Formats: sequence, C-alpha cells, structure tokens
Amino acid sequence: MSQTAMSETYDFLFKFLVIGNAGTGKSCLLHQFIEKKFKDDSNHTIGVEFGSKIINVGGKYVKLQIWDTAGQERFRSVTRSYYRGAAGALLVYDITSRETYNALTNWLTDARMLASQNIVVILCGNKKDLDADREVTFLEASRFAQENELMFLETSALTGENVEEAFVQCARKILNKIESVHPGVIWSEWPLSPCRPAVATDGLEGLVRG
Ligand SMILES: Nc1nc2c(ncn2[C@@H]2O[C@H](COP(=O)(O)OP(=O)(O)OP(=O)(O)O)[C@@H](O)[C@H]2O)c(=O)[nH]1
Repeated sequence: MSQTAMSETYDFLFKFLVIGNAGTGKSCLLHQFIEKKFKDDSNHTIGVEFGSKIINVGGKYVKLQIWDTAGQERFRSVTRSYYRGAAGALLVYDITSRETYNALTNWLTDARMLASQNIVVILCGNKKDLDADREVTFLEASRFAQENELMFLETSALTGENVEEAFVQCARKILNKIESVHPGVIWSEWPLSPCRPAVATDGLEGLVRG
C-alpha cells in the first residue's frame, strides 16, 4: 500500500470539539497535537477552525476530526452549531486564570446539551509550564472532574506535555464505550461486516466507521 493510502486508512472516525474560554490555549493545543510544534503567533479564533489526525489506539486506527472553537462570547451562536454529533471534547481552562476555570460548568452544560449527554469529555488544565502563576490547584480541578465524570490532565501546548495523551485518552474511552455497547464485535472483522452498525447508539452517534 502506498504511503498516502496507508495514511488515509482508518477504522473509526470520531468528531472532537475543543472548547473553553478565549485565551486558554485551544488553538495551540490543536496545533501541538497535529504539528508537534508550539504555535507562537496564535490569534483569537474566528468562529471555528478544523484539524484532523489519525492515531493508533490499542491497534485500531482512529481518525479524529477536530473542531477548534472560538472562546469569545460573540462567536457563541456560531460555535454552538458545530457541537452536534461530537463524540469527544477537550474542555480547556488555563491554570493561571480562575476566571477560565469558573466558566467550565457553562461549557460542559453546552456540550452535554448540544452534542450528547454521553459525550466523552477530558478536562485539560492548560499552561502547566506556568506553574509559578497558578491560580487553580491540581486537587480542586481533580475534584471538579470527578464530580462531573470527566477525565482530567494538566497540559502544556508550549512544551507538548500531555497533549497527545489528552486526545488519545479521550479516543480510548470512546472506543471502550463502543466495545461495551457492542461486546460481540470481533474487531478484526469489523470493517468487513456491512451489517454492523456504523453509527453507535446511546449518545455515540458521532461515531462513523471509516
Ligand atoms: N505559556 C503558555 N502559553 C500558552 C500555552 N498555550 C497557549 N498559550 C498562549 O496563550 C495565548 C492564547 O492561545 P490560543 O491557543 O490562541 O487560545 P484559544 O483558547 O485558542 O483562544 P480563542 O481562539 O480566542 O478561543 C497565546 O498567546 C499562546 O501563545 C501554554 O501551554 N503555555
């Protein structure tokens, strides 16, 4: 198989959102994940931006289609229209800004209402490299995550720490959910079986087989 054909082969396609207040580093996280570089000239996102990448999760190739949304309030009605069908989300705050942490509940409510009640969300406390300016402790954010059934990592789009992990952990949890919904599926045969549902139910409607 050619390099291009290989790189476009995947078993699953998941729609992901990156949400959270303006300036928390959403665009930089997406850029670091895709390009493995820090985007040091990042401007406010206008509406939404898009990126995609294929990752290997436990031997399965998963294509992530990622929508990076503007955090500014004035774009809220535009960004909300992109939530539908998302299977996963990175919910981002800035560890040096309590204001961005205080806004998390609103973002989460939107995600669960507009995407799905069962959307898999990973909370990302970004700018971990700025520990000296921290306004939100790891412990309180962990508690928030636990209370709201979120996964949680502190990340740095600047150093790259935990960036890949955030996307991969979210994708892995979605795959685990699919496996629990379809326990009888023999994964090696999945792409060959036209009768298998391509779209999983129970809030996993963002999943489309590749
Ligand atoms: N030190 C540090 N700075 C970061 C990090 N991530 C982003 N930044 C900086 O934070 C600022 C905002 O980053 P963006 O990625 O544009 O933020 P955003 O959340 O996409 O903002 P909106 O598009 O307005 O919603 C920029 O000046 C980045 O350089 C990080 O991990 N560490």
